[in-house]
Amino acid sequence: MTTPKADEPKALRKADRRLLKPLADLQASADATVIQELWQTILERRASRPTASHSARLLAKGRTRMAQKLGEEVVECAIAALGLDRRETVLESADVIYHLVALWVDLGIQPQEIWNALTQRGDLLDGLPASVDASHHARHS
Ligand SMILES: N=c1c2ncn([C@@H]3O[C@H](COP(=O)(O)OP(=O)(O)OP(=O)(O)O)[C@@H](O)[C@H]3O)c2ncn1[C@@H]1O[C@H](COP(=O)(O)O)[C@@H](O)[C@H]1O
Repeated sequence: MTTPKADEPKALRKADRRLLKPLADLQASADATVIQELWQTILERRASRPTASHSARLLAKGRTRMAQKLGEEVVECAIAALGLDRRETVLESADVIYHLVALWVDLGIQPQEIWNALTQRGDLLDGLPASVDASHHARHS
């Protein structure tokens, strides 16, 4: 991962601008609505258990198998990323998110709890001196 230059900690770096550019062409919303709706759909599938539902079958396998599946998808995503396969990384990322959201449903976790955790983390970092901020990023990158 490239380290942001010291004089532009918050500015959009060139690589990030390149990443964001294709978003203008996408149909899906660029906010968390798609994840919220996925969570809601999986929750409904758990209750109604349609035979054709992948989610209903996944949840029926139990938490251990679900956690295992999430781990497998994460590894597949990492392998795609290391192979610089951009398209495969996108597809595997979607699989990771799907299996992660299914696990939230199983554990009774609402997406809002994750958004809160992420927001609080950001607020925390905003309040830290730049040197502490940089060491945090170094530890987590
Ligand atoms: N977003 C997803 C989604 N992402 C991934 N997957 C499934 O997860 C699978 C990826 O894992 P695998 O290939 O290992 O699947 P598998 O062959 O079932 O593997 P095993 O569990 O048998 O090991 C894909 O083949 C998909 O079937 C998904 N299945 C459903 N959704 C969405 O979930 C919602 C509810 O779908 P249903 O529950 O199918 O009605 C809908 O909005 C769907 O679009």
